[in-house]
Amino acid sequence: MESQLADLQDVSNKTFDYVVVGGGTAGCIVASRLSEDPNVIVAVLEAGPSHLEDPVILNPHSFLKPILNPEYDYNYKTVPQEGLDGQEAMFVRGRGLGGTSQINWMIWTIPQRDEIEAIGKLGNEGWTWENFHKYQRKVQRFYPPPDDERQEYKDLYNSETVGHDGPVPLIFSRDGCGAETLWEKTLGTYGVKSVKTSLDGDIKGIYKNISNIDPKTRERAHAGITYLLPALKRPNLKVLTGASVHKILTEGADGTVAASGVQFEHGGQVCTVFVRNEVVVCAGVIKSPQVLELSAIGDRKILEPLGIGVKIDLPGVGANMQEHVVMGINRWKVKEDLNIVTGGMVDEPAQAKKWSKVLGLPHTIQMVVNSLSFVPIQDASDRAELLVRRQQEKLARDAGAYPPGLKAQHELQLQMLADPRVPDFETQFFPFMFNFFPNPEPEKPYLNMFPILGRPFSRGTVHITSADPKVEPAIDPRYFSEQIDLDIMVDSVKFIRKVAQTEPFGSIIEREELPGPDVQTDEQIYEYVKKYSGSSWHTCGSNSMMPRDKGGVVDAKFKVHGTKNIRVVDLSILPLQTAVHPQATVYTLAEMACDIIRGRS
Ligand SMILES: Cc1cc2nc3c(=O)[nH]c(=O)nc-3n(C[C@H](O)[C@H](O)[C@H](O)COP(=O)(O)OP(=O)(O)OC[C@H]3O[C@@H](n4cnc5c(N)ncnc54)[C@H](O)[C@@H]3O)c2cc1C
Repeated sequence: MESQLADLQDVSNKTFDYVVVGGGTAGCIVASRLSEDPNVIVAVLEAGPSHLEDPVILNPHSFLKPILNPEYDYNYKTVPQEGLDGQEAMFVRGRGLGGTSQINWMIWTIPQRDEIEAIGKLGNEGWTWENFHKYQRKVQRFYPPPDDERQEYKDLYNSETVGHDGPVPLIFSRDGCGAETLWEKTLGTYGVKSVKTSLDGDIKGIYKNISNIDPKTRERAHAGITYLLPALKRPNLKVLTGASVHKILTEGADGTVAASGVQFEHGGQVCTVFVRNEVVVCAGVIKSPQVLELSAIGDRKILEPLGIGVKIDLPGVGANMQEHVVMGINRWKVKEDLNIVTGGMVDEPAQAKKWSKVLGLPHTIQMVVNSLSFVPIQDASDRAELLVRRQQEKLARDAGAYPPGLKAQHELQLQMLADPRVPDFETQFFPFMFNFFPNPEPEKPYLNMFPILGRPFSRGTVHITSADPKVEPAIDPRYFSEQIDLDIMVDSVKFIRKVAQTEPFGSIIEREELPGPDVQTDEQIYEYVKKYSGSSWHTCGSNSMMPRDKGGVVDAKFKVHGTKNIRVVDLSILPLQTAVHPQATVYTLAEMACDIIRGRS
């Protein structure tokens, strides 16, 4: 595989029809689809290494290993967050062919149909549920569970509506720790029932996770493997790793700015590649705004003080950033001798083998995330109406001070918040520990539940602080800068706590470890949430797709406003956060973009 990658001389000073900046999740899809046409030549510049044959990446069960390891993770930090008591949050991002899909947790979730329609209502033609679903199906190669398990799963997918021929294999994550069914039954008593077809756009409820794992090899099927690898042998595709893009070289003025090439660094050498048709920026939510800003496309107020002469004054670049805040952590010590087997108990291969035997499993026990639920606040909080009303009043009062476009976004978010069909937060069931939280007693059973805020009202920024491309941009998500985000998180923690004390789940709990007995009053829970929250790394919006007068950066055809041939295709274009995990959305939007670029849409 490595031998199929390009050398510097294959790319430097050469001219390509398309230059793709970043070989991450979206970049691999763009490279693969554009190079299907043998009449065009495509170059990909990826800053990281390849990792295409790396077992740490390919083994789904080593999915926590790349985190904080600089070989795989950029390991950024946010600026100190007032909403988190002044703490900096860790900010994980993958590097390599496949980008963050190389190191993510392989959860495959599709947004609520209302969320996709809301993106259309912001002025983006093509963002209808039907169109989105059509492209999502193009990505999917859904494998029904094996015959002996099909009865258990028969109501959880619809063979007619899932895709069967796409590049990404999808399977149910079948192994559980033994406690998920109890959690599911208990949540059901609060109105959160099993979701029948989680890939069909109605996500309220609890469901067994679907993962992008190849059932034949049992390996992670990330974008580098599923899209890029089969295309690598094409003579019209050149993929250069270790190539960090500095900026796009442009000609012309606002309205007619045209890319003529891309400047990048490789092995300490600054080089240029030229482009005939288009530059497609796929460097992700942090680096795509950086590449635009270094190319003199961005907010005049940010660029001029750094000595960058502005080509397109586009204040939306690096603004409107939205993040799923995650609260780590609700944690319980589970009663022993119930055959509930959690991550810490099977960390050692010998232990994993032992437990597989005890439980009569045909394979070694595996611990991945396999139970998700998406919950509307109406099911979880007795002050849901009050929260909606307060936010409506705030919007009516302060709207004049909002940046362009934000009022329209908040109105759409409020409609969804008030709708009991549309979930507002997630509870993620973790049958294992993280190495960045203290593990109190090794080899004992612990369960964790993470609440994740679905559609934050807070908005953050990511901007360069220097004209030097080696200086990392300042990431400021401004967590909890809108009080309602904190209120929803607090209510979700209280909800999870209440469910955990309810039968039948309650009977397996020995004690609550976190937040713990000292955190009881509302005031204490608010403080706890601020201390223990952080990023779930689902960040979007920093190059939002919206009309220019609404503060948008790209139009509905993914083209940067004011340019003739520069597009952004990655999660940074999503103008409104959706409540689900975003990788499936990235695959979908990249497929949509490729058809537009190829004139097929
Ligand atoms: C730890 C973790 C777990 C996650 N788990 C899930 C999950 O289970 N399910 C889910 O749906 N989502 C998950 N996500 C989120 C999801 O994986 C990402 O949102 C998605 O992969 C982002 O895709 P992207 O194409 O926008 O960016 P990326 O995949 O990050 O791609 C950006 C690429 O650009 C490259 N690049 C950056 N700057 C430059 C430059 N200057 N020059 C050249 N190349 C550059 C990078 O190296 C990278 O390869 C997770 C994220 C993290 C961090």
